[in-house]
Amino acid sequence: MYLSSVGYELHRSLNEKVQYVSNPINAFSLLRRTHEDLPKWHEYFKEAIGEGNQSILVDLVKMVPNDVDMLSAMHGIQRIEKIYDLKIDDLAQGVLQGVQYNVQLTYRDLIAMGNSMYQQSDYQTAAKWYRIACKRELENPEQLFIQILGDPSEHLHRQYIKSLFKYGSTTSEPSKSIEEAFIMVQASQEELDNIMSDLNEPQNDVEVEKDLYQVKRSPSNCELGCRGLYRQKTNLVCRYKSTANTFLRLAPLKLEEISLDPFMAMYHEVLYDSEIRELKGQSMNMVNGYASQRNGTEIRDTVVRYDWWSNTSLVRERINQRIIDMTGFNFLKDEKLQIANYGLGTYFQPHFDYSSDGFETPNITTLGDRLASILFYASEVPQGGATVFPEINVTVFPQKGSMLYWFNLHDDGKPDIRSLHSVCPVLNGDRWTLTKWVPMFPQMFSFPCKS
Ligand SMILES: O=C(O)CCC(=O)C(=O)O
Ligand SMILES: [Fe+2]
Repeated sequence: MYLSSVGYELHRSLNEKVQYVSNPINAFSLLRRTHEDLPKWHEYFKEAIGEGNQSILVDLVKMVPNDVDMLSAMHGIQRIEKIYDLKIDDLAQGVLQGVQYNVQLTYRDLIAMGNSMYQQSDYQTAAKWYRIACKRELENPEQLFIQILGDPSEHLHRQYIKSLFKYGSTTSEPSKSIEEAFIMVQASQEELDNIMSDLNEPQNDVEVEKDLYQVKRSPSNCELGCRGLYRQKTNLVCRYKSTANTFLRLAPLKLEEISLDPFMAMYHEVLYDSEIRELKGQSMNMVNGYASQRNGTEIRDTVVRYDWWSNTSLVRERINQRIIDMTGFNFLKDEKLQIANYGLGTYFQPHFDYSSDGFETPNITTLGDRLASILFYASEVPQGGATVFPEINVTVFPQKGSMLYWFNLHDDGKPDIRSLHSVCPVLNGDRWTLTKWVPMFPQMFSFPCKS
């Protein structure tokens, strides 16, 4: 009954499971349920039927996502809401950029998001989440689960009122509203119910909604890129590339120009499904990559999961050889590649791939800095997940099997700041990539300085 109340079907194939968690609403809801609700169900059953009779649940409870996982998921939802400018009402109903999915966030999911925003002192956004939770409460009081999961209703009402006042105090007279808020949230249950029924009056609710959504932040250039709002470049062509070497003469490749200055291009249909299956098979020990890697003190948002494909394999060597044939770059064909996977709301903040950006220290003493980056898209991403170059207003949406490459350095080896790039959060999908960085020194003779 519980699972059907949250729309969960038990019997799914692996593909269906991946598809299920590719939707951020499902992924978040599942994570929150297992983090917050499952231990409560465990307690309930322990009392009702005794611990010995529920070994499956005991094992499950040991594996529930921890606080950090929960925080990452909340940040993921927060990020997609902000970067894609999604209306929280839509997000709660399962609408992502105009696409309606057959899922919605639950009452308790909405409260968890409100609480998270409140803790971050973003009272405007907190009030938006709480407002929708209050509406949901009126539609579906969830009486059935209150005994087991607790009744958050009073907490929700007090938090909603506090957020509204605290937000109000930032837009109008500061101190008065805050004092009023504190008096109101300490009100008796009866007074609280009166305030709530006032707030829930349709005409008042419309006013509140207008108020909450009236102040908007202007989007950063990167955010515009993520939303696909840069002006299309018009002087670019798609062509078959067949002249550079014997390989290309025999097997011309579809090349799409992405930018002429600096030069960036994308090859299509150059990574095959069988290779993608193999690369996913190599990704059993993925580790978290974090935002703000250089600052150990702040909360480290998980941005990506990655692993190095370092096992020698025929497929890896074939891909390495293909890169050499396609690009003319020089490197050893048995070099490792990086496999990355971006799930719920994960992203990569704007950065440069060259070493002075300091994200990672490539082996620059022997091989030189990262001259170019080669990125294979190993999955379709139905929504979001673009690679954005905000300095040159270029957005590239992933296309499964395609390879994008760009230069990070000028001909003379100096950093080219136009190579600044970021990965937009995945809105809906499971984003896989395979990356190779091209070191500079081995290219000395194939890519000599022009001057
Ligand atoms: O996945 C992408 O689109 C880019 C990844 C990236 O920038 C990196 O790994 O350095
Ligand atoms: Fe990068």
